[in-house]
Amino acid sequence: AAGDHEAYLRHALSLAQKSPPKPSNYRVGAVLVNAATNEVLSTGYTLELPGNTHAEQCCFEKLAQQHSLSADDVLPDDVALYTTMEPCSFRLSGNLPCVDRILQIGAAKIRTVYVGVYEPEKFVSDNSGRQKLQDAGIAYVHVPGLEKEILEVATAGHEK
Ligand SMILES: Nc1nc(=O)c(N)c(NC[C@H](O)[C@H](O)[C@H](O)COP(=O)(O)O)[nH]1
Ligand SMILES: [Zn+2]
Repeated sequence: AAGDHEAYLRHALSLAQKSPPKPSNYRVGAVLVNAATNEVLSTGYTLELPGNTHAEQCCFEKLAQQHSLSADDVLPDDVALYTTMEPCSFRLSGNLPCVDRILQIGAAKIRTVYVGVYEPEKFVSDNSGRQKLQDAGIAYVHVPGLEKEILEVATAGHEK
């Protein structure tokens, strides 16, 4: 139900607030949910794991670490990814974008991606993630209402 979507995004936003502010990225939170049971499978926030890690990336890596398997071996077949900011399609650092990580896991597992905001133009001006995910058969849903709060948290490390 729509109310649940906002609740999961608010959970993700509370995770984003744990991220150490940096001028070169956004503070993002993400939650992986078993859409059939509403069970939270994994959570993540930007820089949670060592290295220059993204929130979505941390969700997957934590899951894989817990089971010493790859995320796609562990996930059930009806997963929803909630992320406060849409998954990146390109990273200025050159690291693997999260859209590609989602595509590696595949549409048979991750059925829907729910995003709180689209990526602002600051670092990457034309995030192509939505198109790539939809082309792969993954539903992409913008959940409105939290934009202001999400962007305030996301850009806390940026010069004012
Ligand atoms: N969805 C999302 N989750 C994150 O956890 C995060 N930090 C970003 N940020 C997107 C932005 O485009 C990249 O942070 C910059 O392109 C710099 O790239 P790096 O992060 O240094 O690889 N986007
Ligand atoms: Zn990313």
